[in-house]
Amino acid sequence: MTVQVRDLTFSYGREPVLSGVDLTVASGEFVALLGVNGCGKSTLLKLIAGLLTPTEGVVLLDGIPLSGLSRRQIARRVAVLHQSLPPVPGLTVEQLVRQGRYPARGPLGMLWEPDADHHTEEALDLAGVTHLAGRVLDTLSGGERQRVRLALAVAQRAPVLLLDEPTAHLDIRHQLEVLTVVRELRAARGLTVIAVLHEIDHAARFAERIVALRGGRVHADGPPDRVVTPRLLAEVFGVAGRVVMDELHRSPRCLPDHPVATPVAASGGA
Ligand SMILES: Nc1ncnc2c1ncn2[C@@H]1O[C@H](COP(=O)(O)OP(=O)(O)OP(=O)(O)O)[C@@H](O)[C@H]1O
Repeated sequence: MTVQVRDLTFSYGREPVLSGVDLTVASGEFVALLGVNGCGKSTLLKLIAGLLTPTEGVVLLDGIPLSGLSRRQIARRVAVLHQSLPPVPGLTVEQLVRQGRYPARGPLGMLWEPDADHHTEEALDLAGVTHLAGRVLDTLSGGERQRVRLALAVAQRAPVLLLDEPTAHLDIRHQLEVLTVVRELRAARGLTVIAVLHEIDHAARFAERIVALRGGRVHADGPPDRVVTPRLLAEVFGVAGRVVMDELHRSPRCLPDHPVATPVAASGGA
């Protein structure tokens, strides 16, 4: 499913967080969104998921504006891995992940779904949390909760997968596992993936395209070996550093050195 963002502007208050953002992500593409804290990455994902309404501009899924789709229709098309889990006391991992199937069921979620067990088990397995199925959410570690968030998003089986910092709280092994699962899912199911990542090396290795935001706009957009440069480190992150090629994975790797300037977090000073 193709995601198109056209001339998108959004403000929470007076100052726009995003202004005039244009972005087209083709069906089956894996795009990493980069940028400094507070530059609007999560906001952009929320706008694509229809959780926020643009001040100006439009988001289209396969050419259909989000405004023409119901909440359930959007949820069948777009799954989101959020930065947090819903605070429902006493809820177990399995109960939560089963809820990921909600958009696939009938009106009010009342209709029986024959494959619900299979899809729930598959999502738990893919995210590596089958052993946590009976655990209550509040008792999980940060990394365990993170993988449950992935299971919840995967269970939805939507053609567009939006991931907001999917590797936060994870040790290095689990970071690689999660990104590998996402890459494999994308290949197996033809998913369109947009992931906010802070680890530039991971973005360069796992995504086929990098979009860097700065000042509320798209500052750089292209394949990792073209976008990840010392100039990007300086202009987007305010860091002096080198970039070398990892020949094994054929992807650029950053060697950040020191801060050089304060990068621009929101619009108005780009
Ligand atoms: N609900 C809200 N109300 C008001 N301002 C908000 C709200 N949510 C986010 N903001 C502000 O909008 C800006 C963009 O926030 P956003 O969460 O999209 O940034 P981000 O790039 O995802 O940041 P991070 O890398 O720190 O997660 C920030 O300045 C933030 O403080």
